[in-house]
Amino acid sequence: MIYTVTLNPSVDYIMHVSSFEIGKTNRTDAQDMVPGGKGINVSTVLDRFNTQTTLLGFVAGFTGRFIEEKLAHLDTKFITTDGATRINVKLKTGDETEINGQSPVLTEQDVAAFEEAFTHITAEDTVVLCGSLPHSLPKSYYKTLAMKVKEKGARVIIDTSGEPLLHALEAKPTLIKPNKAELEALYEVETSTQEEMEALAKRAVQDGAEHVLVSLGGDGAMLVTKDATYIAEAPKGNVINTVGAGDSMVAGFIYATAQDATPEEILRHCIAFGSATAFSTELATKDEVSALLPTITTSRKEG
Ligand SMILES: Nc1ncnc2c1ncn2[C@@H]1O[C@H](COP(=O)(O)OP(=O)(O)OP(=O)(O)O)[C@@H](O)[C@H]1O
Ligand SMILES: O=P(O)(O)OC[C@@]1(O)O[C@H](CO)[C@@H](O)[C@@H]1O
Repeated sequence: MIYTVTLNPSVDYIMHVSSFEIGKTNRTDAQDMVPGGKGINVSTVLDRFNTQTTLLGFVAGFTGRFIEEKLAHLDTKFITTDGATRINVKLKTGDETEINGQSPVLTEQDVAAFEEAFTHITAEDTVVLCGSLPHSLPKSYYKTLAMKVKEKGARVIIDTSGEPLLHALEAKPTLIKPNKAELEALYEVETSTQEEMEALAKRAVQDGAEHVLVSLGGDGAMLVTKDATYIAEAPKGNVINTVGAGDSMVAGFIYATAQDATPEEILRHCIAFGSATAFSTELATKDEVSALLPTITTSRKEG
């Protein structure tokens, strides 16, 4: 079983505004509302590849009900809390600007109800811990959850940033997926070359991650393991909406590893999943990924 955890889900309010001016009344050309949050996006993409997941996390209020309604086709086991799930604004003005809201406050009872699901994890399972932490939880909370998963002998994948990621590395996750800025922030180092970035990714491998997938937006991605570094460029295309591109890569990793793919094949899938999302109005579909896969090549560097 694959579990995705979204502790801080969202309704993503995507607003297309062709002429935007700060300090003025602006009007949209088009808008859309979709369930958001990184774990939810991973599950949505995997569902399109006939890969079943169970979705864990918290929902609240009218926005929480919207998320549950829209995800009725998936196996959601969210805990309902007081307050309202946040609305994250994704402003498309030619540039992409995001304003992400805050989580409702979680009580000890909410957290205990959520953690009950972790007692059912078995060694065959994969647990994907994604996104920001609600403020009411400690920065070490992903590490706490990751340790519970590892105690069961299951795999844990972590896509978060900053202090929560630093703590979580101690649980020796199968995969972390920082983007360039997140990897630099993790070690408080700026990089200006591919070699410097690779060195930081190797440091994350030494610190406990089995695979470090560094996503580089339009420049592609780098996959670093203890044995080698794999690099691939992203395909060129018309970028429409990159929200969830990183989450789609995580879905690509899970999908490819389930087929016992080589690291090169895994990276090709990660890029195809990510770029297919970047090139469409919403998350990647199977057809979009299949069209991109043959266009992606990888290179390998030892050590
Ligand atoms: N401009 C682009 N052109 C082609 N592919 C892109 C572009 N932007 C993103 N991608 C694809 O999506 C992947 C992930 O992108 P990115 O590094 O922006 O992730 P991220 O910062 O985690 O995104 P998010 O948090 O919005 O999910 C890239 O590795 C690439 O495959
Ligand atoms: O605020 P967080 O939890 O870091 O990120 C939340 C979020 O930006 O991530 C997804 C895209 O990756 C969106 O669906 C969602 O709005």
